[in-house]
Amino acid sequence: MTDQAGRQTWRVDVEGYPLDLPIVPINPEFAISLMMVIDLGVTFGEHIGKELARKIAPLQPDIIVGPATLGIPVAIEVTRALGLDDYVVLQKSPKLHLGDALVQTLTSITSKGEQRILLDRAAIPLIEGKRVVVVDDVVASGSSLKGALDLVRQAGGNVVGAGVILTEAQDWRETLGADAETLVSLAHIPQFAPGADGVWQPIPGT
Ligand SMILES: O=P(O)(O)OC[C@H]1O[C@H](OP(=O)(O)OP(=O)(O)O)[C@H](O)[C@@H]1O
Repeated sequence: MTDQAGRQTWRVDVEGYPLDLPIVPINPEFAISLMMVIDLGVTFGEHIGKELARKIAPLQPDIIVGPATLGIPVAIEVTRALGLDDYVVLQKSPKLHLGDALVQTLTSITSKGEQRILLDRAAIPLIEGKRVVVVDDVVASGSSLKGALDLVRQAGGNVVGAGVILTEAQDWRETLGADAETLVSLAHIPQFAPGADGVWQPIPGT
């Protein structure tokens, strides 16, 4: 199948909500399927919030933490579905008030180069000594989620789990180590290599 831009797509069933994700080349030999959660509307947001909340509720979190950018709508929807109010965003842009923020560095699969994630010191009381679940849209290499988990622990949070809409391939298992055991997700996507006919094919084992 192709989308309106003529890109080959990959169908994934997100707990009963089918999505056709465009396959986007990273280089001529390797491609990923891309889910832009901010382009999928409020019905999808409500759906993933409810479904992740159902899996996260038994962990009895006090607070949900989400890394910018695409982890923000996930954190908001999961917080709403759990009946909580506050949530914490880990920022990526170095805003003026974040001069003395807690910091971790990371490299994600989709964004080029090294990034920093920052926790505003004013948000530490929402995390310190609290049961924390970190959520994001996708985990692939696991670098972003690991950075977020490290930052929460640096702030004194008791990480009781993590949740993503999609797991992508398997690299995140090694990166996250023991935290991979407590990760909940709604669906899985493989990564892609070109077939003989030039059509992208899922890489076996991803
Ligand atoms: O497991 P990883 O290899 O780290 O990849 C997953 C991360 O990549 C994307 O974020 P990105 O860095 O593109 O930033 P964005 O959310 O600001 O788009 C996505 O939102 C995850 O946070």
